Amino acid sequence: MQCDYHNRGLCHSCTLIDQPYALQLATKAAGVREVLSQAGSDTGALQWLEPVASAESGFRNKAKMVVAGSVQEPTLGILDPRGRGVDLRACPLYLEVVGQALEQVARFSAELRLLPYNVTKARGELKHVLLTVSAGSELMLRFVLRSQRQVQRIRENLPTLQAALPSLSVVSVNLQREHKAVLEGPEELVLTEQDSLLMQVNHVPLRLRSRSFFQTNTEVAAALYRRAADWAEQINPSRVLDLYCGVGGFALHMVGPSRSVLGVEVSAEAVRGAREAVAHMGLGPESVQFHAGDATAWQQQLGSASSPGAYDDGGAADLVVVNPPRRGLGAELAHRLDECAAQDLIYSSCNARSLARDLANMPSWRPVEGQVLDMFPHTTHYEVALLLQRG
Ligand SMILES: C[S@@+](CC[C@H](N)C(=O)[O-])C[C@H]1O[C@@H](n2cnc3c(N)ncnc32)[C@H](O)[C@@H]1O
Repeated sequence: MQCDYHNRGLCHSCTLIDQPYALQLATKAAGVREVLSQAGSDTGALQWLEPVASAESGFRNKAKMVVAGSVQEPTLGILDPRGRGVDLRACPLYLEVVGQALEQVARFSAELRLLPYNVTKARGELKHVLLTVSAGSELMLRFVLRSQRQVQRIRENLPTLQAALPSLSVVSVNLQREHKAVLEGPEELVLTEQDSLLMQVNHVPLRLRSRSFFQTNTEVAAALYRRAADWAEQINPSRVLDLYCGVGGFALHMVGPSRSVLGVEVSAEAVRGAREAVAHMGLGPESVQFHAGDATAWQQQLGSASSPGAYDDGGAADLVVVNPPRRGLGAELAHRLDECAAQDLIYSSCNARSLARDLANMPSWRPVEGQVLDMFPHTTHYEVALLLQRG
């Protein structure tokens, strides 16, 4: 991929961009294998499947832009080491529609004279612009503001922006009142009638609300869910427990006849989206359910080999899927998984180091098949999916 911002030294985010893509992919896959084996994981029986490649450009479904510059000419991108804005609205990682939308958002911001937030002076209103695009090119836009002062003006002028961007379905304002380096705050005001974006992935109509997690690369996420669904088909479990389920990507790909699937996720907003997808798919509670809660606190649902009576209908899950944040599962949940009644486990991770730590706390599980999926080309990041069985 050629990137003008990189070539001009304006952006250094894509640290591997100068390597041929095939080499990036092979190096990442080798790196994951090495971390797992160096950490002492029992990888003797592990068969690695071909890594999943991504498109080299136009693959990112979300843009998280820092707003800087002036009222008349806002920059949407990053800050340089001196705190000045670097405009990256034509970044080739994004789908073309994202670049076009950012262009219109910058124009809208200038017309409304929204003052970009200045980190050094702690002055201004507009901090970030967050944009997500669905596979059908529908857009969800979030303005991150310091206060409520400009909300009414944005609301009143929204028709102008919607006229320029007909695919703009969801618009919200997030309030990040504090002067600290975090992307968004806890308050979200939705300005449009529609409050969620339809993210069709394979045959599953996922519903994404403003603050719910969604995998960055829709095409590779589709491959990840297909991989997990293929494993589930081979196992043919009666009960699946999907911990850290987000808006239900894994769970909803595993629904099947004579099977009950339960998803657990801490974000109530994501669970709401998952339940909407269930309704949209015409599925009943006997088939799939979602609960808002902490994954570790839900560990009782796993049952144990000696007393497997903890799942909703009196039996334990026989397949567990986990897809935790970068920090991993932690010792408590890993120990519980080690002792539970399930015979199969799928672990999808974006961090081989925390994965290796968790595996060390689950000595009764043995990885048997694995795949590296390149969610993040040109960077050192990746996703790795493992199928584990009892050792
Ligand atoms: C890597 S994302 C995976 C989401 C989902 N599996 C997917 O494919 O989109 C991790 C998810 O874990 C959720 N999460 C974080 N901490 C949690 C916790 N303690 N208990 C349950 N879910 C949690 C996050 O909100 C996020 O949705």
